[in-house]
Amino acid sequence: MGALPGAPVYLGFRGYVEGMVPTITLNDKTQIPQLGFGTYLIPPEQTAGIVGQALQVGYRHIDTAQMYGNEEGVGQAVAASGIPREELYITSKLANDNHRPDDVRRSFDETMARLGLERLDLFLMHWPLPTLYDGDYVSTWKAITDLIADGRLRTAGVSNFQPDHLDRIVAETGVVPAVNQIEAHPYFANDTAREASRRHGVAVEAWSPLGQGGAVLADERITEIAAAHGKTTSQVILRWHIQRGDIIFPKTMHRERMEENFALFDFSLTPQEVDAIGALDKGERGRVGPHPDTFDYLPD
Ligand SMILES: NC(=O)C1=CN([C@@H]2O[C@H](COP(=O)(O)OP(=O)(O)OC[C@H]3O[C@@H](n4cnc5c(N)ncnc54)[C@H](OP(=O)(O)O)[C@@H]3O)[C@@H](O)[C@H]2O)C=CC1
Ligand SMILES: O=C(O)C(=O)[C@@H](O)[C@H](O)C(=O)CO
Repeated sequence: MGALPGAPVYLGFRGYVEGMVPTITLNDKTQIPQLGFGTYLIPPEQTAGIVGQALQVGYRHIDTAQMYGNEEGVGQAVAASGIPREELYITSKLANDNHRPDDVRRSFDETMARLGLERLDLFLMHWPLPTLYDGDYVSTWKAITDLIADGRLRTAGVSNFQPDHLDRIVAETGVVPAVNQIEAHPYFANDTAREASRRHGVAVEAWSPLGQGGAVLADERITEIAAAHGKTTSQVILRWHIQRGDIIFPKTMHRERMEENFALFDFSLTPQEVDAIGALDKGERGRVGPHPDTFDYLPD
């Protein structure tokens, strides 16, 4: 397997040698690798090849979604890899047009068929869609959590949930999500949603951890910090997320960047450097994605 030069051998997410990908224990006592691989905008026909390379590099946690149209390619890469299933952590997400409880169950079955898996590690409500479905994301949440009872889903979570969305599902169902996958990167720390998640004991997954490869990669302060460590700005940003305790899955189509983004565990930022990167937060101006209170996209 294509281990990084000089990197310790990766043993799979239930067994690491020191220095490799840490795991986070979720509120349902399951474990998730803190670093994974994202697949948004990876074209379906290229997904098996790209995800296959990520698995060769050492990634064991893959983030996909019904709306990405590439679950089948993820499943093909997993099958072709020969990696034991228990060493992999696979996440998918409910599409915005599948919020009705019957559609949750039907589309979950379809996801499992596309992935070719017997069991999914994590399934998320992709967006709360508070302006659609009469604002009823609570029944959707209940239907997702019901999937655990039939043994094919291990962990249920949400994505893009604002504090009031989290408060509501917990109050009305008593079931706390294990994770909340939200936009977060140095220019948009998203501390409001992050702190609400932490208050409920919900682990934070930071999506677009590199700000979708935008201006933050050329930020002057991050460039200085990267030079001090002999690392790239991408590595410094990803390491910042790791030290904040968030779960991340940067996406790339390029093998050399897969390797770069995986080499995060042979250096540490100082507390002052972590704070300096945190100070780059631009608040709402820093968002690169849609606002969860108003996002109402439905796939064709
Ligand atoms: N729940 C949700 O609503 C959302 C979830 N996500 C999830 O989070 C994942 C990550 O977020 P994503 O939006 O993809 O954005 P990222 O922050 O991961 O950035 C990806 C972009 O950065 C570039 N890039 C990656 N690594 C490097 C590097 N080392 N140096 C320079 N450029 C680099 C990539 O280019 P290239 O590919 O050409 O290398 C790509 O353009 C997604 O893939 C998806 O799984 C994302 C958005 C929303
Ligand atoms: O990537 C995702 O997971 C997303 O939900 C978003 O990118 C979203 O689909 C979007 O921004 C569409 O404009």
